[in-house]
Parts: sequence; C-alpha cells; structure tokens
Amino acid sequence: MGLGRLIIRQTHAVLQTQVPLVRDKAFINGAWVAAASGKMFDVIDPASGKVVGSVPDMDAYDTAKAIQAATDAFQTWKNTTAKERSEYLRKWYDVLVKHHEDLATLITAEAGKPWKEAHGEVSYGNSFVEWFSEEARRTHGEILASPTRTKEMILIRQPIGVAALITPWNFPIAMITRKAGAALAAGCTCVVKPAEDTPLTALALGHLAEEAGLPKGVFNVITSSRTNAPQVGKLLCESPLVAGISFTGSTAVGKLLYKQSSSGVKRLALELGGNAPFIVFNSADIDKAVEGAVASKFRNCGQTCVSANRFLIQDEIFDLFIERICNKMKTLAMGFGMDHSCSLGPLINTAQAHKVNTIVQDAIKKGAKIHLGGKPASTLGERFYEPTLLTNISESMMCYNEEIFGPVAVCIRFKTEEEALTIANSTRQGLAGYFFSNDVPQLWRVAKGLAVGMVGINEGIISTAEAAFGGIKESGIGREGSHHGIDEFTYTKYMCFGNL
Ligand SMILES: NC(=O)c1ccc[n+]([C@@H]2O[C@H](COP(=O)([O-])OP(=O)(O)OC[C@H]3O[C@@H](n4cnc5c(N)ncnc54)[C@H](O)[C@@H]3O)[C@@H](O)[C@H]2O)c1
Ligand SMILES: O=CCCC(=O)O
Repeated sequence: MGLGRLIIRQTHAVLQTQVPLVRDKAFINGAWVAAASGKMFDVIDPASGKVVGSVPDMDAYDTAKAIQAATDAFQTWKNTTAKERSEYLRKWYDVLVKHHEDLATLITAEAGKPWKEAHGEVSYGNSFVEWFSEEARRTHGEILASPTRTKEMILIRQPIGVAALITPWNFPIAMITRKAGAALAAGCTCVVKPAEDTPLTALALGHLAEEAGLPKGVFNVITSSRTNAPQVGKLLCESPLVAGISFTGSTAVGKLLYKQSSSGVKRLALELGGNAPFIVFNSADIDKAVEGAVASKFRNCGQTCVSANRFLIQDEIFDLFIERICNKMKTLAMGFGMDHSCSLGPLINTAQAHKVNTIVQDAIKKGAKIHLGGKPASTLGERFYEPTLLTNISESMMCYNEEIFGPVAVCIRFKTEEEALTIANSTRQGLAGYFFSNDVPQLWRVAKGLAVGMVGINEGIISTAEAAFGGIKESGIGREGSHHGIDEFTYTKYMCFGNL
C-alpha cells in the first residue's frame, strides 16, 4: 500500500527564519575560542540540507585545554555551598526560560525537529536544570549507628571532580542538561562534547551559562567532527584529570568508552541504545493503546532511545489494532519543522536515512507485509522517510533485532502473556518497555517480568526530570534525572571518629 492520506507539508519557512544564539566558537574557560588547528566543520539543517552554521573542529590538543580549565575551576567550585550551586543553577534556568523560543528555533534548525516538539524539548531540557537546582540542596550524608561507644561514624558525599559529558544529537538540549545539571549540583565541573550534528544548541547553552554568571571553567563546550571525535573521546577517557565519563549514544561507542576508561578505573555512566517492546493485551483499551503507541514510536520521528521498537499485539485484537494505528499514522503531518502544523520531521542525516531504509527493505525481502509507507519520502528531501507500518515479522529480520531509530512500526502477533514476555526480553538491550492491559494482576506480573530499566504501564511517554532514567543489560549503567542522578557525580566518603 502507498502513502494513503498521509499529510505532507513542504515549506521553506525554516530557511527564512532568523536562527538566533548561533555561535561559531567553542566555549573554554569562559572564553569563545577557535580550534588551535583553525579547522571548522559545517552544521546542516537535515530538512533542507542547507548549512546553518560552522563550528570549530577540535582535537585532543583543544580537549586538553578544556580539561585543564575544568580542573582549575573545580578547585573553587567544589568548595561552593550547596545553596550557592543551587542559586547558580536557578539563574541558568531562568535565562534558559527567557530564551525558550530561540532555543527551540535552533533545535529545529539543526535537528529538524517539528516546532512543537522542539518547544517540548526545551521545556524538558530546562526542567533538568530547575530540578537539579532544587536537588543540589539535598545531597545529604548519613550518621551511622556506631557499634562502638568510643567511635562515631558518618558518610559524606563529595563531588568526583571533572566530568566529561559526551552527548547525542536526538535531544540536543535535554541530553546535556540532564547530565550537566546533576554534575554541577554535585560540585563537579564539566567538559561537554556534543554530537557533531547538533553542536549549535550546546554552544547556545554555554552562551546562556555565561549570561547566567556561571564562573569561568565550570561549564566548557568543545565541538568536533566525527573524524576527531575518537581522539577527543580517548583523551577524555584516559586523562587522569577527568574523574568520570557520562555518555549517551550508541551501544558500540559506549562499549569503546567503557574499555578506554578502564585504565584509570574511571566513574562511568552509560545511556545506550534500546529495543523497546510495546505490548498490547486483549484487555487493553485499544484507542488509548494506539494513542500511546503513536506517541512513543513517532517522538522525534522515531529517533528516541525509548521509542517503541517492536509492537507485540495479542491475537484477538491484532487486526483491529493494525487498522486503528494505520488510520492514526495517516494523520501524521510530515514536513519542515518551522511549519507549526508539522508533526514529523526528517531523519538526522543521510546515513540514518539509509540505515532506516535498509532495515525496511530487509524486512520486505524476508516477507514482511507493508500496510503504510515503506520507502523514502523523496519529494520532501533525501532525509525524509514515510511513516511505515509492517506486519508478518520474523526473528531473522533486522527490524526485530536492531534499534530502528526511524518512523517504522513493526507489529508482531502473540498468543499468551508468557510468549509476549519471551519475545520482549529476547534482546541484549533493556532500556524501556511498555504495555497496555486492564487486567490488574497482569499489570504487576508483566511490569516485573520485563527485563528493562523503565516501564510504561498504559502509558507511552514516561520521560520526566523526576524519574530515574536508565537501562539494564547492554542499554547502560547508571541513572539520570530523579534524586539518583546526582549519585553518578558524587563519591560517598566514610569518616570514622575514634578515641571519643
Ligand atoms: N539511553 C539513552 O538515554 C539514549 C539517549 C539518546 C540516544 N541514545 C542512543 O544513541 C544512539 C544514536 O545516537 P548517535 O548516533 O549520536 O550515537 P553515537 O554513539 O554515534 O554518538 C554519540 C556521541 O558520541 C560521540 N562519539 C562517536 N564516536 C566516538 C568515539 N570514538 N569516542 C568518543 N565519542 C564518540 C559522537 O560524536 C556523539 O557526540 C542510539 O543508539 C540511541 O538509542 C541513547
Ligand atoms: O533518546 C533518549 C532520551 C529521550 C528521553 O529522555 O526521553
């Protein structure tokens, strides 16, 4: 089947929009600096393919400067009080809120996100700075009940030191603020290395940190191309001046950083790829399940680590679910992000568009049935892909085993709860999982049985600053957000007072 009634919008509004807050230098020690080599690389609007900015292509030499700046700044930042750090973060949050519209425009320009989603991301990203400005004041220690009359024992929490934050392109603000908010609240200083596709938003964060009065060297942003990223990453992992790495991105790069960090036994937090199951049981409210399924699958055009990757639908309701989700998908409006009515943007780059098409063509070749889409939306541009719905899925298909990271919904039929859990857990990833059911005992059984770090129960959108975000198995180590987020950036120190 073809594209059906899918609404397609094509406008060049984004190109006519004045993109604010664009910087063409990196931010080290409170100063705006070029790469020592003088090299730059371009940032591309994935919708139009036009250049929206150029930034320094930094290498290990520049990275060493940023590490040194963060190390120097740590000597004073670690001694600020929790209240002072809370106030700095609150000021940063206020400035971010003031520039909400500008930040959203920037995200649309370099990530292609639809206007509404870009605004949603700014609110989400800013919420981590607000949250950690509040949590900064609650990094309490403990007084232990001593087993000995002559001793008293306490635990205190101290910042680990310089934190290197390496982030992906799919949430250009939120993936940075979720880490930096926690690190700064704990008393750590940061070196941020954003993804090469979305460095402009990261630099804007640096600019707004400066406007908020954060002391120099506390928050540094270095930019580098894909070519230089490995040497930058290697130094961040191996430098004895860096205490911890917090990485969000692919499982392959996460494993490499894990290996590289082992020589210094560095603190490591990894938020890696997912392969989320989304199960709909016979007792579910189908309309709510379809609503949740589309919200989860098509958030950021499917380029979200917690997006549903495999829909598992129980036998009795399978055909009805397919019909309803298909109808819902046809209402998605694909187009350029600055068109306010658009709900689906492009994929981030040509490589991602090829990857998604390869996964779909592999499924078709192996017998999948196409209900909607199934090919690039080339009338819009080379990075757009039609929202696609596939059934007749088998275990040998790439879409069954790999994170799709695109607007492709694959639906698998199952008979029993046991079978659904077996399929759901038959992956090396364990980030998020979702299910819809109205059977109360089943809610508990399945929520506990899913081998993931986060579960959406009758809910397709679970992310919020208050929640502990993170995975198990090859989806990562550690938690971000919630009060646990600060744990990644603190050591617990035990003090024993004797001879009392
Ligand atoms: N679990 C999560 O919270 C989460 C969030 C967002 C994205 N992701 C995952 O990220 C993947 C997509 O993002 P991506 O393509 O940007 O991932 P990626 O791993 O290719 O890139 C992520 C970051 O790592 C950098 N990088 C690449 N090679 C490096 C190296 N050798 N050393 C150091 N840094 C290096 C990149 O420049 C970028 O900044 C998906 O698998 C997705 O699931 C996970
Ligand atoms: O893509 C990963 C992060 C998305 C989220 O925080 O919900």
